[in-house]
Amino acid sequence: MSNEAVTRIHVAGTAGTEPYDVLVGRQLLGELAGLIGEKAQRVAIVHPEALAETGEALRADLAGQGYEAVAIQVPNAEEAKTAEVAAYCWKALGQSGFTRTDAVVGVGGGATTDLAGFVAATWLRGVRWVAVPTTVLGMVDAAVGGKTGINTAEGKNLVGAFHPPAGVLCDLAALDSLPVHDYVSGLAEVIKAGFIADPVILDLIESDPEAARTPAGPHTAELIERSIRVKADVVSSDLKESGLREILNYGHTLGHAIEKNERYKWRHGAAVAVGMHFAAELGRLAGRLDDATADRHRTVLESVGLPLAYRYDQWPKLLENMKVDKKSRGNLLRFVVLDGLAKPTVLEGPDPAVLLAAYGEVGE
Ligand SMILES: NC(=O)c1ccc[n+]([C@@H]2O[C@H](COP(=O)([O-])OP(=O)(O)OC[C@H]3O[C@@H](n4cnc5c(N)ncnc54)[C@H](O)[C@@H]3O)[C@@H](O)[C@H]2O)c1
Ligand SMILES: O=C(O)C(=O)C[C@@H](O)[C@H](O)[C@H](O)COP(=O)(O)O
Ligand SMILES: [Zn+2]
Repeated sequence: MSNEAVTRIHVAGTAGTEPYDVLVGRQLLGELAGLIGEKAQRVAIVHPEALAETGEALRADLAGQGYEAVAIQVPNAEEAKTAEVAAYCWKALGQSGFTRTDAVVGVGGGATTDLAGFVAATWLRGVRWVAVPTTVLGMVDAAVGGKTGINTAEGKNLVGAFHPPAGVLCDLAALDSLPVHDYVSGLAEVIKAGFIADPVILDLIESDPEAARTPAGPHTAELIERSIRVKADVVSSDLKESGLREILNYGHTLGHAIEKNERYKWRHGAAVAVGMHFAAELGRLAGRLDDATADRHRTVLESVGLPLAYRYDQWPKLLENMKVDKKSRGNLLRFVVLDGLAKPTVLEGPDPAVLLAAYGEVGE
């Protein structure tokens, strides 16, 4: 796979939604107008502060093509995923006279595309949107699959909608300006895809972990494309998480609890890394996961600089936070664990003593 080629990964339409493609390559913005569609007269480009220039360049380009284009700047990172910022976007759409044939473009990391998709899902009960992810995490995970939403004080992503995009444009050149901390955070979801479905991803990272931390690494395009294929395959058969899609939540039960505990100041990928370490220990202690695969979580996550540990004294709060996880059913906690490499399964209602023992391996 070459960085120069454009790869097209298909996502099937399920549950009455339209199919779409995820494009990976460079200089893909020529594809944008086609995805916005012929019927749109107005386009809103939702972008974070960090991408003010990109947002304005896109707006000017679309205006030059005859659209009434507005740029909506939102805060960076999780500060954008709030009801207040969604309301600010709705106001901008209303003031621009947005109708059902108009379109939203989300340009940014996963926080921005989650918000932009949610705004598109809720405006007039649903308008077209296109995702232009600019982080590793956005490309391999957040922009694909139609989960859109915002956080509340009570928990992560508690308000949202399934609203697939009309297309996803992953321009690898965008990764060159990404701070290394954010680049590495995205590798947590790449590693997740490796453990739940495609172990070649783990082999590629382990072959040169230092190179995996930069967009200039020799396997960048392949790691991104393989991870997108894992996600595309899953959401193509289970958009609304009635079963299989839960495997994409590997590491997220504890991860989201940590994010809430940190008032969304931690990067999602960092929290998911700790959450996957916990899930591996839980799988091991529950008698599901072999030692070698459980230990591999520590080595591969650590090798790229992702965290493994969180504060031991926070366990009671984390346990409380996990109760509102979307996989919970009534009072039953449910965790994605592995029965072996690339064999994800769900562990329901584990013994509280086993949960605490697993956290004992993670807490510091
Ligand atoms: N919808 C889903 O299926 C799904 C899947 C995984 C994660 N998510 C969500 O994604 C979010 C995390 O996304 P993320 O890791 O991309 O973080 P992010 O969106 O918070 O972006 C990280 C930072 O990088 C900046 N940035 C983005 N692109 C840049 C670029 N090219 N150059 C310089 N700076 C840039 C952003 O403004 C932000 O400050 C979380 O809210 C998580 O819940 C959603
Ligand atoms: O797409 C999914 O499904 C996932 O679980 C992917 C996760 O990486 C992502 O963080 C997602 O937003 C979590 O969903 P949630 O339903 O647990 O909020
Ligand atoms: Zn995630």
